Amino acid sequence: MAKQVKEPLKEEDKRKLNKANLKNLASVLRFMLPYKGLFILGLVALGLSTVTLLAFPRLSGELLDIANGKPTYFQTINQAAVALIVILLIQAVFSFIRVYTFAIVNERSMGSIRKAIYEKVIWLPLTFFDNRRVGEIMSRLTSDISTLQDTFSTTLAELLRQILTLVFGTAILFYMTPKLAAFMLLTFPVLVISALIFGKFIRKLSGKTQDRLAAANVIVEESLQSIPVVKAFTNEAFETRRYSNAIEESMRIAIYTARYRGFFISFVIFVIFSGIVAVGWYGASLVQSGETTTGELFSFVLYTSFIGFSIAGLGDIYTQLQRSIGASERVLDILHEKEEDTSRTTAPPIKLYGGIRFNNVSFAYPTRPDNTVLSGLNFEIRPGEKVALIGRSGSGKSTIINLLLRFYPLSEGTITIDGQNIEGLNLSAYRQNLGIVPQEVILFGGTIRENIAYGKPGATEAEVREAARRANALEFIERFDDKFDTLVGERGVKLSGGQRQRIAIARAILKDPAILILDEATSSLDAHTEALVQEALEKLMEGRTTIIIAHRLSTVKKTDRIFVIQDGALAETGSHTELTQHENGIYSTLLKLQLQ
Ligand SMILES: Nc1ncnc2c1ncn2[C@@H]1O[C@H](COP(=O)(O)OP(=O)(O)OP(=O)(O)O)[C@@H](O)[C@H]1O
Repeated sequence: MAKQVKEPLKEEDKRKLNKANLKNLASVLRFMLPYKGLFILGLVALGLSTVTLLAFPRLSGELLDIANGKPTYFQTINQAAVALIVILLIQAVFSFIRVYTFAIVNERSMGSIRKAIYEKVIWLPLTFFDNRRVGEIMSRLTSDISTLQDTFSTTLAELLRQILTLVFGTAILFYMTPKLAAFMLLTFPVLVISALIFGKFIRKLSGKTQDRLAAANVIVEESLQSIPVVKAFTNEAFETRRYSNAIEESMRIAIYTARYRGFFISFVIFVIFSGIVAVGWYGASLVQSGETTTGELFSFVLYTSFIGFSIAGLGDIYTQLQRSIGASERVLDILHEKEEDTSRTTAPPIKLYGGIRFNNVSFAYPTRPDNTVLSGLNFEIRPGEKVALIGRSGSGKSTIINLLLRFYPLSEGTITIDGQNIEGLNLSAYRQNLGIVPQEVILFGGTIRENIAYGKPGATEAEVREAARRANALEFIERFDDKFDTLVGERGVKLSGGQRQRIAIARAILKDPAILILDEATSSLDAHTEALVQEALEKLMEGRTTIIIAHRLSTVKKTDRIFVIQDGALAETGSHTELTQHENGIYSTLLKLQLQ
């Protein structure tokens, strides 16, 4: 917790500790329910260790009183010292139980939240990801959970400990030295509250300085990241001026803040110590008049410092609670997201043959509802047919694939496969029938074997090997020292583009889908690798309905039909030979401009 409380709370993290917000925090607490027994044990240990420790100041005072010949509970110094050690030992045992049980509860429940969020997120539809950056989701899983973890492991325990110290400590003071306690109660709270208010004002000012500094840092980041642009426009002097203005401003605010900070620090030192002098003066006069013993005065000072630390700690706890309410809100937002309807239910496999029909399909992405990408698109692909999608960049080719994969709901129209509306089919069972070889193949950071088997989890060694062979990948895999156990590196960086493509083909072969989607790579490979990849792809396409987003003439020529997409609709269809006969047709034009 210590590292967290030092940072000022960001404006967006500030939350009121009202009923609704605390309810949010409590509903995250439900992840702790399975461990409530342990948690209660921890709480009891915490309570006992706090209360036990509260005997410490009194017994320390007792030491002095015995020395002065005014014992209350014990006769000798030795007895009192032994009692003190026993108290400390008991306290140590309770503390251990508290820390250990809280850690177990905390780690387990936070682990459950992490797993729940990840499981939730991975099942969410693509629309969710269109609206959020990956970094944002990552921070839900990392920093927000850490904040909650801090709260549940430390803050709640601290809160309880400090409240107990405050209540019991004050009660003991009033029982032991009522006059002195009353005198202190009249002075200290006033001092503490005024220091708190002043402190808040100073923190606000420091926050402003930080903001200014952050703004100045943005200038550094922006300009250094686009250094070629700065130089090309000869704007070095301009950027220097911009940065120096920003720094001047942050310096001005920092110095302005320093004036108040200086005043604050001297105020706190003066006022707090004056308070101590006042109480000390009154305490000493009580000792002088024989109303209080030296030991009681000593105990009083110790109790007061315990209570003082508790009050000071409450401010940090408040900040941390605000922070964790923000975190719990964001975590709950994700946990309450609507999932894809049928995705998680298990359903018997569906066997499709791959006769695809788009009936009057219109579509706009949910994030940009005004931008109609497809409007009234109609086409039919027979089972086993190979079709190339051609069109200018942004014409909607990938969108057609996205809709076929049911990544987004249609705005209008239907897509049927073998006569069945795809929206009526169980999502997972349906997607089992589709295989995709993407343009940019990104592998997972495991072994080659794991990456191929991704197409069919649980595939046998022989199946993986056969898929690799048919994908023309076996030859290069065998050349690696570790063969199928070769690690591909994060995102597959240790393999070349052509090798990654063949792994992706092997993966698709293993999946054995009825419908195959190929997003042809735009980057070209060397002639030999290209031939190997092409050959593997042809084997993969055999007997499957294939839709290719094609970028090469050689690929397009081999397909049965070409669909030219323009303005979200089908502009031309036909084979390469048919379409090239229209001299001024869209295909002929594209052919001249793009494909060759
Ligand atoms: N996730 C998305 N959210 C919002 N709009 C999108 C999204 N993906 C694509 N679009 C928009 O939909 C239109 C069609 O894009 P699409 O990716 O289907 O084109 P494309 O023909 O595949 O292009 P390219 O050949 O450049 O890949 C574009 O105007 C694009 O800006």
